[in-house]
This record gives sequence, structure tokens and C-alpha cells, in this order.
Amino acid sequence: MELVALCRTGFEKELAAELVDVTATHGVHGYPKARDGQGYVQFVVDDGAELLRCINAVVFDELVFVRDWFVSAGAISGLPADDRVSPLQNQFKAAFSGHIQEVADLLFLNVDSNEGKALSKLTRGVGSHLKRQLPLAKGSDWLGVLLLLSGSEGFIGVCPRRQRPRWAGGVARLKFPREAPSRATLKLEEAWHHFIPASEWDTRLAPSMKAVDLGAAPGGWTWQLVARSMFVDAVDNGPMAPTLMEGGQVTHRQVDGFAYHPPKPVDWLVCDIADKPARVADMIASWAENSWFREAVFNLKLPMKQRYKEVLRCREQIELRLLAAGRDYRLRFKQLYHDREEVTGHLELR
Ligand SMILES: C[S@@+](CC[C@H](N)C(=O)[O-])C[C@H]1O[C@@H](n2cnc3c(N)ncnc32)[C@H](O)[C@@H]1O
Repeated sequence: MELVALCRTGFEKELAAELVDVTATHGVHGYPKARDGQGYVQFVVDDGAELLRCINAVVFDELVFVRDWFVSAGAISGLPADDRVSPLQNQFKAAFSGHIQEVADLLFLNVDSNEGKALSKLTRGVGSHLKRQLPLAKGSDWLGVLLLLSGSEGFIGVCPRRQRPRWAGGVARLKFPREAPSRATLKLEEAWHHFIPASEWDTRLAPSMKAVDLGAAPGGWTWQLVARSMFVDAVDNGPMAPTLMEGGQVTHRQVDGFAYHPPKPVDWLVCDIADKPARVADMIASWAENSWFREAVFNLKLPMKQRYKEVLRCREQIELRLLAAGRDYRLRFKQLYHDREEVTGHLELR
């Protein structure tokens, strides 16, 4: 059996390294099959039952490079154009009938590439036929998953229902707000969706909260904070969008973001400065040690090489400082759909 995981294309090595680490912490050992640019990684394991246990035990929200995932018996090739359904159905039965009696539904995924997207219509067509052949039961804890790689190759698999990303394939479907000064605005909105449960937005992203936005110009992230009726210190030497300044909720501070600290603690720190990840992590740790924020969202621009290791290094750098300071916290990282060569961190102090 294998764990099939999707990622941003170009991040297959990082995803493979993460899968090796995460499965090992759950006592599952295997080997990754990853090809640059294919947008997914297969992690092959001998013991299928162990893998099904593992995909249930890992905390999906803690994963950094995994956009979506499922367990499969391997890619099927040579699907005949006149009956793609039967081989998929047969593999499903052979692979899973001993472990999983029913699935609640069949999900359709595609790789996030032009070829992958071009297959979505075919996937829906094949999937709607296949669904009728699967043992469906609304109350099942499992979902079936169909992912086609071409007209003649694809995966059929299963995924626990509670181990899903918010959006299928991790593709965040957010509408760009026309009034926002930059497309970067979607990164902060997606980060909130990912890190903060919808039921907690009203208390954790509440009106009149105080926020600092480091590297704020032209104001896409500040716009999100203002849209939640917060008061924002926007720190950047560059110009802020004039429309954003008109409402009176934003104070523009033209100083170095690494030297700035707030006169009084704030509710939110957000930071989109593109600098060395270790430098940003160091600054976040200093703010946290001083309790200058309650929650922070920050971007780490990843280097060209050793990107997975860099995330681990930055995590450790922050954690060691917080442990030394005796702080209770939750720290997570995610490569969001709107992130490119970067990951987004979220630190909540308790
Ligand atoms: C990616 S842009 C931020 C985009 C912004 N988040 C938005 O949504 O519109 C990075 C910004 O960081 C600023 N910057 C770079 N180094 C900085 C520093 N040391 N202090 C403050 N701002 C800095 C740049 O001037 C630039 O405006």
C-alpha cells in the first residue's frame, strides 16, 4: 500500500522528507517515490493496515507540505477508454474490503498542474459511474478518493473523513476582494481559515483588537485586519495604499520592522517581510518572549535548497526560546495554496 500526498509542484522533495519523518514518528516505515514537478509523492509501505492506522493518527493540521492525501494500493495504468470504472472498482475491492466496509462518498482530486486540471471533467465523469459501484454508507468514517493522472492512469484510495483539508486538494477557493491593495491579501485570509476554526473568528479576530503589520506596504494584509475592524500599526518604509489610510484605523510607521516594537502589547502580529527565515524566526521569538502579541501569522521565505530542513530549524529556534521562557504555546507551519517559495507560520501564546 502507499500513502499518496499532494503538494505544490516543485516541493516534492520537501513533501517526501516530511512523509518519512511523520510516518516514522508513528512507527511506520517505508520509502518515498517522488519526481520533481509532478505535484505528488507516493510513500510505499509493506503493511497496509499500519498505514491506515497511521493516516488516522497523524494530525493533518500539523502537516506543512501535504495539501491532501489518501491511502491507495498504487497507481493503475492501462485503464481502457471504454471501461475505466471496472479496474478501479476491482482494485478498490481487492485492496480495502478486508479493512473498510463502506465509504461515505467518493471525492475527486486532481494534481495542481495544467494537465491535472484538464482531467477534472473526465474525473467527474468516471467518478460518477464509479461511485455507484462502491459500498456507500453516509455514516462511514472513510471517504473514497479518485485521482486520475491521465486518461489511462490513476489512483483509487481512501481517506479518513476527519483528516481532510478544508478545501479538496488544498486549493483554497477565496475570492480576491477588489478593494484590497494587493493580491497578498489572500495569504492572510487563507492563513486565518487554516489556523483558526470558523467558530472562533468572532473572539480571536474581533473588532477593536490591536494589530501590528510588519512589512505592510501596500496594505493587503492590513486590509484584512481593517476588514475585521481592528486598529493597525502598519510598519514599512514603502507607501501604503491611500484608500486604506482614509478610514482612520491605520497608523503608518515608516521604520525598520526588525527594530520596531509596540508601546503596549497587541492582539495580533502579522509579518510579511521577505528576509532570511532565521532572522524572521528570531524576531518572532523575541516578540513572543516579551508577550507583545497573543497570536502571530508570519511568512518564512524559503531558501533554494534544504527548504524542509529550514522550516525545522526555524521551528526549533522559536520553540527553544519559548521553552526556555516557560511559555505555553501552539506553533504550526503550512505551505498554503497562496504561498509560493514560502511557508506561513502561526504562533498562539496561551
Ligand atoms: C511582500 S511585501 C508585503 C506585502 C503586504 N503584506 C501586502 O499584503 O500588501 C514585503 C514588504 O516588506 C517591506 N520590508 C522589507 N524589509 C523591511 C523591514 N526591514 N522593515 C519593514 N518593512 C520591510 C517591503 O518594503 C515590502 O513592502
